[in-house]
Amino acid sequence: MTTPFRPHTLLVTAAILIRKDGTVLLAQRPEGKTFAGLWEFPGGKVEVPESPETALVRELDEELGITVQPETLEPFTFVSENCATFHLLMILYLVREWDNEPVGREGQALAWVPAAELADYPMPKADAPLVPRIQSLLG
Ligand SMILES: Nc1nc2c([nH]c(=O)n2[C@H]2C[C@H](O)[C@@H](COP(=O)(O)OP(=O)(O)OP(=O)(O)O)O2)c(=O)[nH]1
Ligand SMILES: [Mg+2]
Repeated sequence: MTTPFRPHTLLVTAAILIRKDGTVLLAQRPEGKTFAGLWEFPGGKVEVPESPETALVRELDEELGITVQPETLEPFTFVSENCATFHLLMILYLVREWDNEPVGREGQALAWVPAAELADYPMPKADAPLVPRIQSLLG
């Protein structure tokens, strides 16, 4: 008898960076990573022994070169999605304050996108429910 395949749950944190003009930051996943070429919210895996907030502050520095104070992270929502080889649990925070101008420190393209245009950017399937939620948040 074969054991049913049970993917492990991968805990990921990601940020919806909102600029004062109401645009939102998307990053294009680099070649060689899962979902390469698709647009995502910057962030990454929570590593032991990090908290989700500590992990997100670290990822935003590594990926974008920005500093964010953990207490300014605003919990927004989460997605829970089966991604074949793993089960993704991604928690999302709104981020409205940071220092520096974000740059793609891993060579990834960045785009500041008006909420109404988010659907024009192909994203991993887990992100689909986020688009209408962000649009209703930002009007
Ligand atoms: N950051 C982020 N990851 C997403 C999104 N949507 C989505 O399915 N994912 C998946 C892709 C990856 O399997 C996982 C996050 O991994 P990641 O590649 O960002 O992790 P990481 O920054 O720690 O990078 P690495 O250590 O693997 O190089 O979550 C999203 O909007 N943002
Ligand atoms: Mg990442």
